[in-house]
Formats: sequence, C-alpha cells, structure tokens
Amino acid sequence: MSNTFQVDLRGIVDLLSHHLYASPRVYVRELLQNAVDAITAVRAGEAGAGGRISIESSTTTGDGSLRIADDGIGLTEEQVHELLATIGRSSKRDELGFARHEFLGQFGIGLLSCFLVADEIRVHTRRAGAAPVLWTGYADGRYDVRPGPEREPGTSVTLIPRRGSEMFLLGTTVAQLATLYGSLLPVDVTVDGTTVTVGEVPWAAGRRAAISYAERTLGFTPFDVVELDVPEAGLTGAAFVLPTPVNPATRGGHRVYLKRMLLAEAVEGLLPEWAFFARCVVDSTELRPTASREALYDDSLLAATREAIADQLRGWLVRLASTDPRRLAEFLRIHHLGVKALALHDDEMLRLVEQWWPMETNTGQMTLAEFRTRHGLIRYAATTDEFRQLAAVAAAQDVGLINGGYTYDAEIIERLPELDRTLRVERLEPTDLATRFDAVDAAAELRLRPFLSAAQRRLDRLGCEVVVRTFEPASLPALYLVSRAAHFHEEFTATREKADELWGGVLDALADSDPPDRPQLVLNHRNPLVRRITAIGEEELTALAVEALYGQALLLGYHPIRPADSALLNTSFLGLLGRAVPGEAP
Ligand SMILES: Nc1ncnc2c1ncn2[C@@H]1O[C@H](COP(=O)(O)OP(=O)(O)OP(=O)(O)O)[C@@H](O)[C@H]1O
Repeated sequence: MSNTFQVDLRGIVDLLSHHLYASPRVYVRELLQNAVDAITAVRAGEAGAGGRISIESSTTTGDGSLRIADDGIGLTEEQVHELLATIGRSSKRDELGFARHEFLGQFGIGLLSCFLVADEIRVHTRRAGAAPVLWTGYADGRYDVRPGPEREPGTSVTLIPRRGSEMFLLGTTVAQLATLYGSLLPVDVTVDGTTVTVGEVPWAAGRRAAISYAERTLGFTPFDVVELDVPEAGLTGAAFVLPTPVNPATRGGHRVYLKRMLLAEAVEGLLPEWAFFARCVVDSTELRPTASREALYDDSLLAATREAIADQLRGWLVRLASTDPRRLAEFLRIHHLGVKALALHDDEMLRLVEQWWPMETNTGQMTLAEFRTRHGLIRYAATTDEFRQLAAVAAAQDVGLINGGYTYDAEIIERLPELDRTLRVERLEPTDLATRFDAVDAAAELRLRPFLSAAQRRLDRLGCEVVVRTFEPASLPALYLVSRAAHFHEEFTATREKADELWGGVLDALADSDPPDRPQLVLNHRNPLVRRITAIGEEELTALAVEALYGQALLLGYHPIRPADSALLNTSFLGLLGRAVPGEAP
C-alpha cells in the first residue's frame, strides 16, 4: 500500500519563516527579489518595458503596514491559487524542475519570510488581460482569494505587522535594508519616494571609485585593488587587499551579489585559504545560493570560481614582483606573519617567502633565494640565541648563516626541499663550528698542558670543558659552545632542581642515563691576550683570567647566566680589579 506524507502546515510555515533565515531583516530582500523577478518576466516579453519598484514604509502609510509595488508581470487568479498558496511551488523553475536562469528566486518559499515580521500578507495583483485578484495569507496557514479592485498590471504586497515587529517596517530601517540588499539592482527602487539604487556596479567605474567604495562600505582604504573577472560564473568584481595585518585563521568573508542582489556581507568559500589578505566584492549570475540565501552553494562551479579568483590574485602578486618589487616588499611587511603561517603548508606562499621575504643573515638581510645563489645551500641557526653565538665566527670563516629564530622561519626553511628536491638545507649548531676550528700544533699543545689542567680544575664545577683551538676572527678570545643535547640537559637539570618530589620523580625517570657532551669553552690561540694568559704560570691569576674569559664568552653568546655563573663573574671581576689597582689599603 502506498501513502503520501502528511504535512503539518503550521509547523512548515513556522520552520520556513522563523528558522531558515538568520534574521527577520531578510523579508525586505525576499520582497525585492519577487518584484525584480516579476519585472524580469515582463522584460523577457517586451524589451525595455517597466522596471519600477516602490516601497512605502509604515512611516508613509501611517497605519503600521508596509507596501511594496512593482509593475511586473502580475498573476492571474489561477496562478495565485497555484503559486502563492502552494508552499514550495515557484514559477521560476522549468518543466524539469530546474531553476530558470533569469530569475533570482527558485525555491517557492521566499514569501513566507514575511511572516517573520507580519501576521498577514495581502497580495493585490493583475496580469495584463486578466482580472485583478486579492489574496490574503495568514501566519496560521489560512488564505483567501477574492476579486480585487481595478489596477494597472503588476503586483503590490502589503504586510500587516506582527506585534513586536513594528520597527522592521519603519522608514529608516526599510531604507537601510533596501539599500543594503538592493542598491545594485538593475531596476529603479524607491523607499518613501527616495531612490536607493545606484545603477552601476562600483568596480566598473574605475580604480578611484572602487577605492572610495571600499572606504565607505568595507571601512578601510585598500592597499591595492585587483579586478576580478570569471566568465564561466558570470562573475565580475574586485578584490581589495587589506592595508593592515590579519590573522589568516579568522575568516573574513566576502560581499557577494547574485544577479546584483546582495547575498550576504560575509560569504565564505570564495577564496582559497592563502588569499586571507583580500576582501572581495563580487556579482555573479551563475553561482547558486543556499535556500536561506545567506551562503553560496558549494558545487563544482564554486570550486572552479575559487581557483580562477586565486589565479587572478596570484597574477597580481607576480606582476607586483616584476613591476614594483618595493610595493611587494611593503605588502610582505604588512602580511608576512600570515603569509609565513600559510607557507608552512601552502607551496604558493612558500615560494613567495623564498623569493621575496628578506631574512637576517650574518652577511646582512637577504632572501632565501639570494642566500642559496650565493652559498649554494641554505644554512641556518634554529634560534636567535644560537644565531648570535655563531654569526660573527661563522662570517669570519666565510660560512653564511641565516637566523631561523623568528616566528615560523626555521620550519619554513626545513620545508624548502619540498619545493625543490635538489636544495640542501643544513642546520648549524654551535658545536658544528668547533669541527671547523684548527687544533694547535703539537709543540704548543705540550706547552699548554699545565695551563689547560689548571683551567679545567677551575671550570669543572660549572660542568664546562676547556679546549684551545685556533680560529678566526683573531680578535675573539673565547667562545662558549653548547650542543643541542647539552642545552637540553642544562634546562632539564635546572627544572629538576626546582621541581617538587612528585615531578622530580617523573623527571628522574625521563633523565637520559648517558650524560651528553659538556658545553665547551673554546679559547682562541690566535688571540694575543689568550696566548699571554696561557703563559702566566701563576695558578691564582690564571684561574681569575680563565673565569673572566668564561664569563665574557657567556655574555657574548647571550647564554643564560645561572647563579653559579654570576657568583663567578663577580669574584673574577673583583679579583682582577684587586690586582689591577696598586698599593695597600690605607
Ligand atoms: N511581486 C510578484 N509578482 C509576481 N509574482 C509573484 C510576486 N511575488 C511572488 N510571486 C509568485 O509567487 C511565487 C512564490 O514566491 P516565493 O517568493 O515564495 O518563491 P520564489 O520567489 O519562487 O522562490 P524563492 O523561495 O527562492 O524566493 C513566485 O514563484 C512567483 O510566481
């Protein structure tokens, strides 16, 4: 046995009027849309005919009601029964049920949105050659139809306000809403006698007009304007590049018009994620709305449109790079954090960073691409601290080094080989440099032994190993080098010392059983002062001097100063001062 669904009319009216739309304000849009479609239907028959919509708000009618009149196609009595009284029935679909291209509406539910603000809807309509009809619909699902007073062909819809919704029908609100939704419509729309339509789309009137449109409507002066044109979506518009940094994760939507009626002011899905720096205003004849008309339907045409717009923005970036690199640098100064964040997973942005973002290196600012051309590979220090320790020494040895310590930089550098498999990336660690230092010759080594063991005795309690090497620059007496493992061990020990019993136990369980390489104090035998110190002979002065070199190397490399280090800096400084100042205490 086959049955048909039963429908609870009140439930459906309530669902469609109150729960489909995000705000009662959309009733103005739905009414405008029906009027425009009715005019379009006439125009399809006789070119250039009609085309006027006038709205009288409750401020003009004086009895609380709102009236919207059009000189469109109108309805016969039979059509009134069929179209207005059947939920989901629309004259804007073809025999196969597909939305007809020329119309804005398609679902056959828009009129119900008026029940968001009205208890009663009256439609007074006449089709050319037919009798006028008056249809009245009520929020509880009843309606009646009777012959209406004489009138010109066309339709007027009157809303009798629902208690509590009167403000939505007031002149100022209606003018604002009609301007918002309808200002670009290709027909003449007036509210209480004042025209709200502007005729031309703002991006068609040249760059200057587009900029002042962005200032008025979007609230910013764009960094640049990119013209958009996607013929397969019947789309034209402009992308406005934001003049201030934004977080790419906060999705700013786009202002989308469909057949020149505003869909919404914050539509998502029109641009790929990487184009976070642009806000678009577009009009499309082919993209489809969702039934609530607050978003775009996510179909293959939207995907193709997104790609096409992305291409046009990419083209803008490429053009900027070749014709105006200074502007591109300015763009990156504004949006670098967002661009870099995206470069972590977007090749497009990664290439932009590689080619155009200047990084700090030990031979001045340069892009990763320039660095590679000069040095053949990308060599970087992963933190700013490591970079500071290494920069001068590396430069003196002709080793190019990038500071990868700024936000995202090290990760970006590590990802570069994904763009180009032949690219070599190397992380330089302080201890790697030690392998570039030359050992002193055998005779000198022998002579240095007593000094080294005295120095080692002094620095043992600080967990530091003393070595003597020769390296450039000769002006640098000593370097304090910490390997990654040793750095971790140091932090770990400091945490263990501060931890309470429970955490202490956990940390002990994690502790590495093999002690890592110890940090090294590398003394430069090429440095004259160091050579003099190694030859002092007197144990106490040697100790003071070694401690002073240790302290200076810590400060030079921006290493953390532990309490034991500052105590040592203090005693060595005072000890040396004591020896430097002649005479006895008076
Ligand atoms: N001002 C008008 N002039 C002529 N016909 C109208 C007018 N307003 C409504 N209609 C008729 O009533 C039908 C139902 O309108 P309704 O707004 O509910 O749906 P729709 O416009 O077809 O689709 P959508 O739900 O997408 O807006 C329309 O298809 C149209 O035939």
